[in-house]
Amino acid sequence: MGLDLRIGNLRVGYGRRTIIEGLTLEPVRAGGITALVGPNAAGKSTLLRGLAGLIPAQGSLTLGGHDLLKMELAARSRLITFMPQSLPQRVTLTVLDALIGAFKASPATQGAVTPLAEVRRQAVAVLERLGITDIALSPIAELSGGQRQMVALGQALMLSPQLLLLDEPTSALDLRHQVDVMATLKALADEGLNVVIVLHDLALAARWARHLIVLDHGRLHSEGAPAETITPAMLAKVYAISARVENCSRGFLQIAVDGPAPTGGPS
Ligand SMILES: Nc1ncnc2c1ncn2[C@@H]1O[C@H](COP(=O)(O)OP(=O)(O)OP(=O)(O)O)[C@@H](O)[C@H]1O
Repeated sequence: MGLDLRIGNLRVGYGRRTIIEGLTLEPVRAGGITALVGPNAAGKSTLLRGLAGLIPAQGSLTLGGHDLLKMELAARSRLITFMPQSLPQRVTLTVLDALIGAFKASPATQGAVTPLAEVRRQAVAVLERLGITDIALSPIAELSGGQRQMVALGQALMLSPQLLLLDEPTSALDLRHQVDVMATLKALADEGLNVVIVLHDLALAARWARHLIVLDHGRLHSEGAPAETITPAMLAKVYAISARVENCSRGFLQIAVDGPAPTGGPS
């Protein structure tokens, strides 16, 4: 069920500037949410762009045994969908048309003839899954930031990928919509989708992800289950904060930040 992603000795960068260097991970398994975390400028978005094929990568990169680095962009786009941080522009398209447009414009669907009625049916199903049918006919220009983020997620879901890469999909959402989106992604993962999400909210990552990858300065700091990776030592080293990590009564991790980590100068 689902395709596992394997990353070995991966380098991703911009021209000669290397951002991700020598990254080797445990197999990123389908069927659960993997959260990619780390401080600002750690290289999280760069890694997702490299995985999606939007910028060059070198090393070893396979999805379900397919060598992604040897694949044409169109073939790779049929397997992988990337939702960037940037939200849909303030265009005059309605939400429904924006979802249909995302399907038609993708390299993944070029050359295929899918009847418009079928694409429309799919778009309505995605809107229902995300609980946003009420804004189906609203112009995107009139939506709030959070609503536009839901539309961006809907556009990504239109392409039915094997690997879904999401760059901070909950950053503009209120608490209820965060839960709804994470629950929807968890349900998709349970159906066999491989879901990799960049998240800044470590409590959200701990609650919903099966596996965490902690990046620091373009390198792997640690990976594993949330309870193994979110520790005071990791928070001090990677985020430079002093924090306590506790279990709430429901068994979920809670992070209480006390302040900046002591700099540890000479005593
Ligand atoms: N288009 C680009 N060209 C050159 N360097 C870039 C480009 N985009 C990002 N970088 C650099 O790559 C490094 C990692 O940036 P990236 O956006 O991947 O980090 P991030 O972990 O996603 O950060 P954030 O949490 O702030 O979104 C940064 O030093 C940044 O300046």
